[in-house]
Amino acid sequence: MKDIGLKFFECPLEEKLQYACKSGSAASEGYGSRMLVKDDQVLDWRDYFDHHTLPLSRKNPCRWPHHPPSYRETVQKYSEQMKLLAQRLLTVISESIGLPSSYIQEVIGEPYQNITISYYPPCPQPELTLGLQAHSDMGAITLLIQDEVGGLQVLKDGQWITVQPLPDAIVVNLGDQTQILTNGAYKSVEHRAIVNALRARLSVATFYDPSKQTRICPAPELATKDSPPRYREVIYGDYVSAWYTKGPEGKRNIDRLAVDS
Ligand SMILES: O=C(O)CCC(=O)C(=O)O
Ligand SMILES: [Fe+2]
Repeated sequence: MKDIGLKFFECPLEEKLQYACKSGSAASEGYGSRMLVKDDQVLDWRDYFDHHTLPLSRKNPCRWPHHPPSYRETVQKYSEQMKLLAQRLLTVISESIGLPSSYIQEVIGEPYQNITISYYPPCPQPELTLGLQAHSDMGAITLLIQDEVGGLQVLKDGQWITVQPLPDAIVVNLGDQTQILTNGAYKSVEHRAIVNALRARLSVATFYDPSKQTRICPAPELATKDSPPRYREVIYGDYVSAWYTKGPEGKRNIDRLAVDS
């Protein structure tokens, strides 16, 4: 995936623009260069290509790059493997807190999977900007691979910690819906990407999310008298719309659903 991604981003701009995603529409498929659509926001120092891979009704490989020739098949195979891994991890998470093994997967129902390749060009003044602003992923679980350059940081105890790139490692980032479903037993991770002056960086994030109609609330088995629900119920599509309208600003979207907020 990293190889084909790099080959695409190294193409001339005119070629990349043939796959440009629709402007003005959040999370549309294709090549783009900003995460948010509002004009008054600081833009991320990032190019990306977003692929809609699941459910199959959303998948249209004609919209994916044609070069290198192995591009589409690679994305297809990777999508299948990442789906299996995400499901395995959600099973383990459910079991680890006493829920039936398929609990989270059943709530999510038919998964929505997007694969986003991010390319962060070298930045002459890296201290003035970010590759990707601080956020938590809005869905259930994200599986991320990165090249050896490094730049992903996670917020821990108020400090930004760089996730050292390891060859062949997959970084598991839990998303906000997993935090809600587990009533806070698992927390989504606040993260960002920094850039550097010398080297371009590439990462591939595979998001595994509910459909827009899905109702998400803390699992009733976990929200008891002694430990009441900590989050209000939300329809996932409403959560996504709010995220895109207001911006991520760290974890403010999930914080707004907290019962004591
Ligand atoms: O490039 C990275 O390491 C982070 C990407 C990311 O967080 C995202 O696409 O949501
Ligand atoms: Fe992210």
